Amino acid sequence: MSDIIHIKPLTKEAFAPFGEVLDTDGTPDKLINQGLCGRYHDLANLDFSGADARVGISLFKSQKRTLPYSLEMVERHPLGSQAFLPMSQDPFLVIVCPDENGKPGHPMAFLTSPGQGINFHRGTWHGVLTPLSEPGQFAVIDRIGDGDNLEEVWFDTPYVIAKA
Ligand SMILES: NC(=O)N[C@@H](O)C(=O)O
Ligand code: NI
Repeated sequence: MSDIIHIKPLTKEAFAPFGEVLDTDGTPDKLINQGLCGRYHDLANLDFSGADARVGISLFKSQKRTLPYSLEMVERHPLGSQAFLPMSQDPFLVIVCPDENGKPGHPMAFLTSPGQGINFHRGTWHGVLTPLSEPGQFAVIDRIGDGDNLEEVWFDTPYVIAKA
């Protein structure tokens, strides 16, 4: 039986080694549209490589998961970053692992605050999109292009992801 991973609140600091947290906390970088709109500018490090690679926006509509959640697999995208931007105010689960010599280390689980999005850096080990509410609709910004941009590791024994 693998460890139980307790979910922590997502913070920019804790997530920094893995990617960026996107939110509209605090003062916007710029007021636009006659002062009626705050622009929170250039929040994520979008990074894509490989011939003919380009950035794309896709929509994901995912079934929700329930807690405790059985984490059977993590993946990474060696050729590009991947951003999950929720199209609702529902918090969702974000799971990452440090890299240990090309393999995923011990998983960490975070719960987003309402409206927060995330961007995984290229090569970050992560759990797949994991909504906890439906309709589980997200805008996903990631790499479109040829080449193998998906590496999966299936755990011999799933980890249990649970509320703290
Ligand atoms: N496969 C796919 O497009 N999505 C995954 O990369 C994911 O992280 O959900
Ligand atoms: Ni992914």
